Amino acid sequence: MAASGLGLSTSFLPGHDTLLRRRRRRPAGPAAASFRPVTAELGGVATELGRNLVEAVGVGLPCTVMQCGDVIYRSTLPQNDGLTITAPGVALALSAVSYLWATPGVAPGFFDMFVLAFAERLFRPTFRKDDFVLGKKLGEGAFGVVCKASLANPEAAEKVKANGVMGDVVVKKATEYGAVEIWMNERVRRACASSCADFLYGFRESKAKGKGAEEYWLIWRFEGEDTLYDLMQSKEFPYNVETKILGDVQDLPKGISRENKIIQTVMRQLLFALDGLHSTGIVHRDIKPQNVIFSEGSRTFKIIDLGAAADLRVGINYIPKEFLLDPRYAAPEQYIMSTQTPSAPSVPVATTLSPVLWQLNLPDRFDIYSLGLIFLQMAFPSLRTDSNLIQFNRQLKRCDYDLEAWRNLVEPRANAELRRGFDIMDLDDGIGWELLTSMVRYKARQRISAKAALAHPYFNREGLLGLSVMQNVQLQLFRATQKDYSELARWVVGLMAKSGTEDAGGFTEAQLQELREIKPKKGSAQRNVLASVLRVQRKIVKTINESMDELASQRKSIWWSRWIPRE
Ligand SMILES: Nc1ncnc2c1ncn2[C@@H]1O[C@H](COP(=O)(O)OP(=O)(O)OP(=O)(O)O)[C@@H](O)[C@H]1O
Repeated sequence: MAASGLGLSTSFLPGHDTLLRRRRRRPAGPAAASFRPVTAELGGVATELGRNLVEAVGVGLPCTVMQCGDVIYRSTLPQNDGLTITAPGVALALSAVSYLWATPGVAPGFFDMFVLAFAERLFRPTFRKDDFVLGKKLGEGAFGVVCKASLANPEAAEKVKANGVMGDVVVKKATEYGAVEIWMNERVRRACASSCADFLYGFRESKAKGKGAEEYWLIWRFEGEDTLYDLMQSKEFPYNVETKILGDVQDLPKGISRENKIIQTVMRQLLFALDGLHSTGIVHRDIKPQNVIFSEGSRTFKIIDLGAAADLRVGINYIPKEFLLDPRYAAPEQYIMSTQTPSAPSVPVATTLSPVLWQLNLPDRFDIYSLGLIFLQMAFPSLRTDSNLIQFNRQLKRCDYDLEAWRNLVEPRANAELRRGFDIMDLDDGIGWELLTSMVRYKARQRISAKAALAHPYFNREGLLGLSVMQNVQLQLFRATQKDYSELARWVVGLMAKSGTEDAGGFTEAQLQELREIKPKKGSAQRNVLASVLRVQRKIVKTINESMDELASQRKSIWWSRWIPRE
């Protein structure tokens, strides 16, 4: 047989004989038809033997089928190591990584949620109601009651000790809002434990059916007796804080310089705590002296009461509840997110879009405004009472939230207390006043972030005079970044608009609106570019808002509360 004649020449290929035998048995069909052109090429060798030979060649002659030349040629080329690095590839990978790590942090968020949270569950000790003996009531709000508690048995004491906590604890029995607070506290414990009071455990109380609403129990270390509010109510403030923070009294005469140093330390600690929260995508939304506790153990101020907080990574508690906001300390925008993104998107969408939404709205600046008011209260004793703070808020509103304008209004007729406040702020060439005014501003976008505030020269020991050339450059850069670039964008668009029609002296606002609607027109390139830019901008905002609304309108369960353990 012809094929057997080829057996020798093709047998160097592994498995080739087997293939050949299979080919020989193959019935004529569509596949066989595909060999016919090859048959024709052989120039009329149409005998059975010839066809068999050609069929065998189709299968068997390796260089015809496999293009050995190619193989040999390629084998002479340098070996490919598998991964080819190109400039666009690197740029793309870098942008993806930066997006995933940008605040509030999609990638670390996933890791936290799906790895750390579960791992923690496996190793942390759990508690039950019976482990605690409730004692003195520390506070009571619309959402629950807070008590100091001791441990009921040695086992419970051991478990608490395993968490590094000795002595008493604080127990909060909360309504359904407790679920949010447990979530936030657990997130904080994993991401920035030192920002808030040490959280030990949270669980849902198991209740017999029909015995009222479910209750959540939250357990913290008892950090200390005093909140910043309690300390500020004393006539001794800020000296009563000095001993607490530093352990001993500074060797300095009493006066504004010394007071400024103490206030600086408190501000640094609070900004540090806020920066921790914001870096992990959490906005507190209820920053006030009552929610700042002094931790005797670490000698620092820590934040408490995360019941109104929002987790922007996954959209938890994203819908702002007005009644949760304390009007005395709330920023003028009231809502941390713009009203254009009114409610929480689904988790995957919230997670994917969170860096974009964060940059669009800068929700962290809500807390910065509240902290700015605390800064003001620490420097100006007369603003420490509720009634005076409310009056200040009214005055500031009348001044369009411009602190400079407020100063011009009250300074000429300032009493000694108010004057002293301005003197503290004016130390070191007014660097404190500059930081304060960059925190208390009407527009969230113009307010400084916690991280930038920590790098502000106010916290430099020598003040402005002690700044090196580089630090001065940094300060100028900082001041430049404080500008409102939305104004700049508007100015650029305005300029484009104005240059649109030279003879008519630019477009009017009505014409601009028209431009947003119109279709491109022949022969007016500049006008069409402007129209396209405006249309694309409008389309992006519209698409984001629509997708948000659509997703938000679907019923959202508090899916994550399933992870909160039952008692
Ligand atoms: N970890 C803690 N250590 C010591 N005291 C604490 C701790 N947590 C809370 N407290 C005290 O309990 C009080 C109430 O706590 P918290 O603000 O969390 O409760 P709340 O029900 O939200 O109260 P409110 O509605 O008044 O804000 C605080 O003012 C503080 O005095």
